[in-house]
Amino acid sequence: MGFDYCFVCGENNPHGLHIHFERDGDGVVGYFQTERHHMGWPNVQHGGITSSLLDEASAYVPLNLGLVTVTAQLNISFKKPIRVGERVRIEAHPTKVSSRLLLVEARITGEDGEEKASSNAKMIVLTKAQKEELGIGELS
Ligand SMILES: CCCCC/C=C\C/C=C\C/C=C\C/C=C\CCCC(=O)SCCNC(=O)CCNC(=O)[C@H](O)C(C)(C)COP(=O)(O)OP(=O)(O)OC[C@H]1O[C@@H](n2cnc3c(N)ncnc32)[C@H](O)[C@@H]1OP(=O)(O)O
Repeated sequence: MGFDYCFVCGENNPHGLHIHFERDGDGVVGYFQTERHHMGWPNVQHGGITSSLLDEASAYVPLNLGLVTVTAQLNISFKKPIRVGERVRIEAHPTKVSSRLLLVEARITGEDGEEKASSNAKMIVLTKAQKEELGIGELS
């Protein structure tokens, strides 16, 4: 079981969200359509799913730069409900990049451009030893 089982982006995870992120300059962008099984309150996407979308986009920013990180901190503002059936855009970009730490801003918008949620993440670049401990090899 490898990267293809990631809950958000893994192609082979039958319970996953199957989101594909593309490069967009030094940032990334992806899209997601909420379904009924992603609900918390009736017809509203669960906040944990919203958090996962922001977290994942924040992790793809360093991946885009060839850096493997984990999320150390994620501060989220939930601004508007995301309704079941809605297609949202998730985007993220770095605001600071160093050899050990990246600061990443991410946001989710609806089809009309309305901001649904935003976040600030602290992503820590893993050392070789930390990658080995987590069993993360070369990225394909
Ligand atoms: C678009 C194209 C891209 C191409 C893509 C290619 C391939 C794709 C392939 C695969 C993709 C697959 C999957 C995507 C993967 C993941 C997505 C989700 C990401 C996550 O969801 S990942 C899980 C949740 N995440 C954790 O499971 C972390 C648990 N945790 C730890 O593993 C340690 O805690 C660690 C390593 C974080 C730190 O440990 P450490 O010992 O190395 O750090 P150390 O003490 O040296 O601190 C160094 C500096 O970080 C600051 N710092 C540390 N910890 C902090 C904290 N918690 N809050 C705030 N600041 C913190 C210190 O304050 C200091 O800052 P300063 O230097 O400024 O003082």
